[in-house]
Amino acid sequence: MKQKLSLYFVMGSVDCMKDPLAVLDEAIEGGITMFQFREKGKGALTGVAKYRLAEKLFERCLAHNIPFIVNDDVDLALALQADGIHVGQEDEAAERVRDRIGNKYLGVSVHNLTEVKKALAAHADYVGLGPIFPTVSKDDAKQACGLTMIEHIRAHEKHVPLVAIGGITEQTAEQVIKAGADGIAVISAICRAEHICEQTKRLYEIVMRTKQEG
Ligand SMILES: Nc1nc(C(F)(F)F)ncc1COP(=O)(O)OP(=O)(O)O
Ligand SMILES: [Mg+2]
Repeated sequence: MKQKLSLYFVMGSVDCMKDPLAVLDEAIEGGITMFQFREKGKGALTGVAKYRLAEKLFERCLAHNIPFIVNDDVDLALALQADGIHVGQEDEAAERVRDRIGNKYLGVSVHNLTEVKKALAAHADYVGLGPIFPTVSKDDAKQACGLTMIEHIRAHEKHVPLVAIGGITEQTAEQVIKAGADGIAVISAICRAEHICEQTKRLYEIVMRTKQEG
């Protein structure tokens, strides 16, 4: 799990400046290790259009053996036979989601140590901690918790697979891993890059080098 969390690309059509399939193809070429389909916000696709895009993105991930995770929508995850689902504190309760999805990956958003312990009690496979820094990708994001929350959680839960999210860039990725995250989750750092493949490669190299340094 920890290896898969290294460079976790989160995306929906709303985040893309061009065809989401082209964006994902370039990000896969650049070395992402996990993908989350997060179709929400102003102008997000719904219904059949959302399903069709998810299907095509999933095909790309399958072809490259990259875990495909669906955000929020458990029904969609089950209908697609996705590799997993990611839910937040306001989504369907993690315990209930675990019952519905069997042994697929279950990710839970957390903002503090209490929520980490609750997620582990619900048999989550990983936690997504954030926003670490202010984010442009989530209009109802909570206050940024900073690197100290990563350090605090890691000090109390040494082994929990933890990916950090929220405003993480090429400039801050190293300190996020050094603080104790097993990986970084990014939306705009990849979606808004001039050259998506090259940007992804740089993020990948920073994360893997910093993880190896221990
Ligand atoms: N989508 C997410 N992915 C992660 C990841 F694990 F990838 F780091 N962490 C946190 C979130 C936030 O999840 P949530 O709080 O439900 O808000 P939203 O549904 O708007 O994303
Ligand atoms: Mg959610």
